[in-house]
Amino acid sequence: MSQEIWADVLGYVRKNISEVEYHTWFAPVKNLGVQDGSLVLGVRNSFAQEWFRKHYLELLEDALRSLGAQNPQVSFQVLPAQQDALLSLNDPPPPPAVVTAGKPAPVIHPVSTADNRRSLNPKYTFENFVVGPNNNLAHAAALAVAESPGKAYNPLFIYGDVGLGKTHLMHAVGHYIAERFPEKRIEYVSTETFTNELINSIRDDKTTQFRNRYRSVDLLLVDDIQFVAGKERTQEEFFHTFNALYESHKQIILSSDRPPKEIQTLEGRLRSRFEWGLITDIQSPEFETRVAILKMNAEHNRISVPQEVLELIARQVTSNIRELEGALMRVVAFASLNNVPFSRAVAAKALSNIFTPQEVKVEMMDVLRQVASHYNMPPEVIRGSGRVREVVVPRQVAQYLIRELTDHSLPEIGQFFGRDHSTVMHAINKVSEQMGKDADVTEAIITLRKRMQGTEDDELEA
Ligand SMILES: Nc1ncnc2c1ncn2[C@@H]1O[C@H](COP(=O)(O)OP(=O)(O)OP(=O)(O)O)[C@@H](O)[C@H]1O
Repeated sequence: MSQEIWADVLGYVRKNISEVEYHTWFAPVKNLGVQDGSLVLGVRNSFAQEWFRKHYLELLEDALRSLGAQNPQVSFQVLPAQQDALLSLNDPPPPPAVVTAGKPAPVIHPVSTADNRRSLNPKYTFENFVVGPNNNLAHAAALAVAESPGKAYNPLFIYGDVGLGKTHLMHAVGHYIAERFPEKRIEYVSTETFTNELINSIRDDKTTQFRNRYRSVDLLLVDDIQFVAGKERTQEEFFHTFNALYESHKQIILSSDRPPKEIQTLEGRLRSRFEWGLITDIQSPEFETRVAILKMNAEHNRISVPQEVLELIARQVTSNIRELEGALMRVVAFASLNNVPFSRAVAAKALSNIFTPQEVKVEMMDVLRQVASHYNMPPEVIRGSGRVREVVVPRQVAQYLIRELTDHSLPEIGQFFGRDHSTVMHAINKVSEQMGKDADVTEAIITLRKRMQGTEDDELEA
């Protein structure tokens, strides 16, 4: 994960200094990780060390601050000569990085050794794809295509909003086919690249090479096909590429942010071809799927993050998986740069620049669980029909807090407890009356409210 922190720091630095300075000073730096909250950077010699201390320390601290470090610390170590030599031979400067907002700049992914998957991201495999109700149809279709390319559905058209896994699924098919049929030619291209290459080939009088290249592949993956809209020459060229591949039973997979019929100014003959195979969509993931994706991500990066922290993040970011992963990265960076353990409070703090505390979403079941653990009794008992005081008080407290911390209406809360809304209203009035008078109830409400708003830990307040 410290690689990601470093990538973000470099992204920040690069925006604030000239390209020449960046390449002279920052490209050769080796990230040695985060130790005791300090980012340790390996530099070539003591001159560079001095130079960094004098000229770039503040900039680096600002970069860390932008990632949430409250007391940013950077230290430098002179690399042993051999490591330095190895570094310059083997380690190209890390890719320009990617800070939080919006769609990140394209990251240069490590090149796979297998020749036929040069353009595939090694992370985007079926094993790394979490299947949920939002994407199970697209996943099943992609798997069917991977198993019988050119036969199952051709073309496969996957559409959905930004950052929901369309590219990931396309690449997964590519990896699967590459593994089983190493001789097959696989080409992944964004519509933008396809268009640019076409323009260049026309300019350089190399259209024949361009055509041969795209018409001789076994699997063609084209991302963001909605961008062909309005580009007549690209549509024309793509039409012929499509026909050539289709007729020779080569598989085509297309992704788009909308279904073919909603792509404006798309020629009818292309639209109908896009509809020949199977059109499938990916929706925003549900809460459970989001938590599972975060869990897989944390495991992938070999970091252990408590379930409740994953749940808090999953509640904050609901629609875009790229942002979901970015939020996890932010929490991890924040915890390691401030040298504190992962907790709900730390996570809420790390995300507070992006989400104001009021936006911390709490669900009915969370409140019930927290109340149950406070009173040391099972949640089902609180929701059950028992009428003894030991159960009635926690039930009223839970109903009061749900009303305060969630957007649910009285009838919805009533339904959750198997009661009607007037019972809930009575519970809320009762607790309101007891606030400030009954010490136990007051203490319970204050403690639980703090815990659920993510402010119970004051380890970062000092
Ligand atoms: N179901 C999933 N399981 C695990 N990771 C996922 C899943 N869906 C998406 N991701 C991850 O989310 C990130 C964004 O996915 P991807 O780039 O495939 O989205 P996209 O739909 O192609 O977005 P865009 O429209 O911006 O191109 C990637 O890092 C990807 O690995």
